[in-house]
Amino acid sequence: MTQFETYNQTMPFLAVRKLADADFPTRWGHFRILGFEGVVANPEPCNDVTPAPATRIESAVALVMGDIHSAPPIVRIHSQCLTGDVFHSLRCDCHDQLHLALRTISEAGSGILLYEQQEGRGIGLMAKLRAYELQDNGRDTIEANLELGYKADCRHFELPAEILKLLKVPAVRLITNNPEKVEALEVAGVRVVERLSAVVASDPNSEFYLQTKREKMGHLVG
Ligand SMILES: Nc1nc2c(ncn2[C@@H]2O[C@H](COP(=O)(O)OP(=O)(O)OP(=O)(O)O)[C@@H](O)[C@H]2O)c(=O)[nH]1
Ligand SMILES: [Zn+2]
Repeated sequence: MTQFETYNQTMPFLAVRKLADADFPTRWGHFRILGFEGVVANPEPCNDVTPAPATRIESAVALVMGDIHSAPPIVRIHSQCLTGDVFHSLRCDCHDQLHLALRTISEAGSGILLYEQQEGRGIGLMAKLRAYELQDNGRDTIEANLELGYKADCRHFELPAEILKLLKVPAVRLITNNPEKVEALEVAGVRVVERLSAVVASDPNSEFYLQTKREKMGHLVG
């Protein structure tokens, strides 16, 4: 059974609201930058030591370019990766994927980049750095998460789905290699009419990371 078949929507949002909407010029062209906040009811705990609170507030940013309503727009759901997105780490493919998405939207003249603050697949920055240490000693990304007491992947994708609904976008062309994102949107009622590959040039430093995604997480990475 693949992750695509097993995705569960377990964390209903009590409320999602737009907090900000501003002009946003970038080297890829002109966007609007929107800030969103969602309140999750009964969030699942991500590790076996910290109990989950009754509710949790999550936030995400949307970069919106052009006309997103006359046809299903290109959409990228990007999970925060400080090390890749900001510092151009070669341990993962996040930086190149972020740029691929922005370039693709720019070339199309329209689209949405949803940037979710789910650092380290939701385990947080400090735990991700500790996971790096374990990977330096031979563990893969999943083994490292589990050894630290976390789930292999603590993310869920309800917030981006709810943001798309707020933006009145019922169908999308999604840039991803992760079938779970496709399934999550479909479960939440946003149709994925096309999946666009997010495969980027590989680097020797990220080979093991990509191999784990392909072999253990079902990602469509070549
Ligand atoms: N726990 C952990 N998270 C990592 C590590 N390297 C990158 N990440 C996080 O992984 C997330 C990106 O997930 P990926 O599995 O690379 O890709 P994806 O978003 O599921 O799928 P795509 O849409 O195809 O990019 C970001 O939140 C990164 O911070 C790592 O070594 N350990
Ligand atoms: Zn990364």
